[in-house]
Amino acid sequence: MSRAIVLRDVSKNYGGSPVVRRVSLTVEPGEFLVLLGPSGCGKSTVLRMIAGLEDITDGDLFLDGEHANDVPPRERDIAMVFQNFALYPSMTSRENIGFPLKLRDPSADHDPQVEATARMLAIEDLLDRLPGQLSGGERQRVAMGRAISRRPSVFLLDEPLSSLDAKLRGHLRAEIARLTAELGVTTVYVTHDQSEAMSLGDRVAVMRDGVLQQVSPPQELYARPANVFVAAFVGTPRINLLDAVVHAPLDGPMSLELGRQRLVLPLPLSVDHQLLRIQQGRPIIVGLRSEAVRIAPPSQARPGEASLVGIVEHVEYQGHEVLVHLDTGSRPAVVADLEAARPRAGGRRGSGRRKRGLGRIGARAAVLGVGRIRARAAAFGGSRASAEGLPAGPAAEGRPAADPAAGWGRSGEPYAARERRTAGRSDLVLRTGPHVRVRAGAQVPLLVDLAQLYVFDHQGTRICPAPDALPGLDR
Ligand SMILES: Nc1ncnc2c1ncn2[C@@H]1O[C@H](COP(=O)(O)OP(=O)(O)OP(=O)(O)O)[C@@H](O)[C@H]1O
Repeated sequence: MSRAIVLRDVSKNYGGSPVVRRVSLTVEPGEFLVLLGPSGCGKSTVLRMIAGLEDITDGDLFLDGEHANDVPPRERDIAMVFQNFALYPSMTSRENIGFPLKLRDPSADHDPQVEATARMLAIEDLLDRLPGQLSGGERQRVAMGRAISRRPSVFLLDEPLSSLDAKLRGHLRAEIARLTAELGVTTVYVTHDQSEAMSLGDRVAVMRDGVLQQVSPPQELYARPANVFVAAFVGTPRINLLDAVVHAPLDGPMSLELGRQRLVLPLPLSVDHQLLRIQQGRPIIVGLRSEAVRIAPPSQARPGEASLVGIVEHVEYQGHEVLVHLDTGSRPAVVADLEAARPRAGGRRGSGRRKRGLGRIGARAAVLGVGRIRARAAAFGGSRASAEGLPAGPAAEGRPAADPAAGWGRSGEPYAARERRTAGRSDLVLRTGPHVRVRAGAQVPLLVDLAQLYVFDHQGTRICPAPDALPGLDR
């Protein structure tokens, strides 16, 4: 049996500080829902409130339609597995897995059920070993066995794989997917790892700073992120996010100004692109996934593609594909909470409580030398490069300038001054086939597929493609 879980406007405060803010969420019976977000955003707290291990400060929890805020944990028929799930060290795997069954009925023979559970997890050979004789992955499997042996109706997993190495993680990930599907049990899985979330979840709920940002199937999360935070949190390599300004003259083509270059929007303007006109002069963020840009001259442009040029900074061969890091003279947008949220290369995160904040950006920052900036600006046809970097000065053409010292705050916050990442010169990463031959330092022509253009407004909300709910929009 599996159960429905409903959270309605659920909040949690610790000592007066809110850590979960009015979360409303429905998990259908048998569904696999992943809670995804950076360290410290409140994912585990939500899970612990469902399990009954934390009181709910405000709002309601329903299990199968019944109000459950005050139902004691042991009466919820919920099993939970943590990152470092403790097994009883003096009990064999068989005894550990059978322990919850024994608690329920001390006199019955639980061996058949323990062995059936062990078969599901392929750990029959480990049943007579003590935890000290098991590897980390084997221990975690026994821990899962202990959690599922009594066939709970809800399975809660809190980063169960994060202490394991990458290969084992991938393997156990597939096993968890198979196991929960086989059991048909409602599962809520917490992780900060977007690839884990995207590969496991029927739906993924993205949280930031205690607030639910979006709940969608993985494909939709990737294709139609509700805001710039979600766009940047899902997908590898991370979406390219560039500060931009809409340029919409009455007598010429509409374009998006990206530093010293412009993306000219193709005519006839699509409905989504027409709607950008109202952003004229306002700072926006342009989002381009790495697959939206290719290396090719303007003569090869397909309908809907716009040209840019870039200088190759770095080429990353990945076997089946190549990531080309480019400097296009634009300004990467900084999204608060993201830098600490997703280690870019293989790093393991520590406790969110220790690692929150944007301090690392400042620590990494290094300002480009003015001479080098001038040289680069010249490559893009610019002549007025300043120590600020490469962006064009829109104010010089009578338009309000994007605040060069500003970053993008949490949704609802205005355009707030933040530390700016300046360490890397590359502002755009594109993904291409393994046979491309480009060298660092070369200037290359680029074509951008504007059907894959994302635009986010000054509060980080996606405005292109326009939200489906836009009233009166004939799409
Ligand atoms: N018992 C507690 N007392 C006070 N503050 C707490 C307590 N438990 C959690 N917090 C705080 O609540 C916030 C959310 O914590 P939570 O563990 O839910 O985040 P998380 O998204 O699961 O992060 P992580 O992945 O790092 O565990 C954090 O700022 C944390 O410091």
